[in-house]
Amino acid sequence: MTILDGKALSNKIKEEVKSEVQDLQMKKGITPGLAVVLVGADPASAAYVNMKSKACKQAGIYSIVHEMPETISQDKILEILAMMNKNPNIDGILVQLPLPKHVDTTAILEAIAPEKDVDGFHAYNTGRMTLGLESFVPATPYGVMQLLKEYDINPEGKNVCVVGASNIVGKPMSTLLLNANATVTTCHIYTKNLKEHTKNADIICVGVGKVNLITEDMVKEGAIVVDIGINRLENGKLVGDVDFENVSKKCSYISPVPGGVGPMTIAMLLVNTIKAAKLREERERKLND
Ligand SMILES: Nc1nc(=O)c2c([nH]1)NC[C@@H]1CN(c3ccc(C(=O)N[C@@H](CCC(=O)O)C(=O)O)cc3)C=[N+]21
Repeated sequence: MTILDGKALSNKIKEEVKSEVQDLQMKKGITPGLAVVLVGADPASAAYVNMKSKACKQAGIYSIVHEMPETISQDKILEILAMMNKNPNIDGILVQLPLPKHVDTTAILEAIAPEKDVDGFHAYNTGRMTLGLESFVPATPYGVMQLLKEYDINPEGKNVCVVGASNIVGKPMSTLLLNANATVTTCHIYTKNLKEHTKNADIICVGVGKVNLITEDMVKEGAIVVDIGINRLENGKLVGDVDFENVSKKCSYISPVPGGVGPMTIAMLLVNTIKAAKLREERERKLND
């Protein structure tokens, strides 16, 4: 059994991003910039946002966090996004999810300029990604694809079971795997017999938020298991959706939590941010020609 070491790969990618940022500064005179919008005071969200800013700083990416109270109106958030869309120092905009209940998440995500949508959550980028066209790809499933690649795991022709069908993880995960020529089964809360599907899979990608959802009896011998779940136990310990101790004995590769997909998410956000900066520079150059 081999551990899919997302921590190690993310460090490698972050180093590459850092040197690319230096290159962009030297050769093109631009500094990539990321704006993060944080609404409310959820400690988990605040912690993620901190990790993102820290990673930006280490890579030489300019970042600002725009914090807003829980009670802020949807219109006010839209107003701030409109300003960020126009701000030439901001290449990427990320609205930390989840948003408070009174806010329409789709309306907010659709208000981000598609060329600054480094989360890849806008319908424009979702559509382009689905068509296999150049687009921003959501950082978590993008990170999973990079992690598989690093270990020479090619999903082509494999039976892949994606468990979870959220707009930010499961759906884009299934799309990327389908585009990589996998035979994809997407399972969700309405799935009748989950085990029937997971047991048949060469690769299982699970991101649901349920402790021990995937147990060893649900996994084929030698399968590859990617754990995208995040669960905080009462004792403060962070675990995924997979019963790691028992499942790891049965599979060929498994990603741990922590140290698996999580760090890859941050690394791919940085990759998307410098991509946005490069695209901006190209657009500006064309205009000046
Ligand atoms: N607009 C938006 N974009 C996101 O990408 C987004 C979001 N909203 N909302 C919340 C989720 C969650 N997310 C994670 C990022 C890093 C780790 C990560 O680095 N985890 C570490 C552990 C960190 C710890 O110890 O808490 C690990 O798994 O090793 C996890 C989860 C990004 N998200």
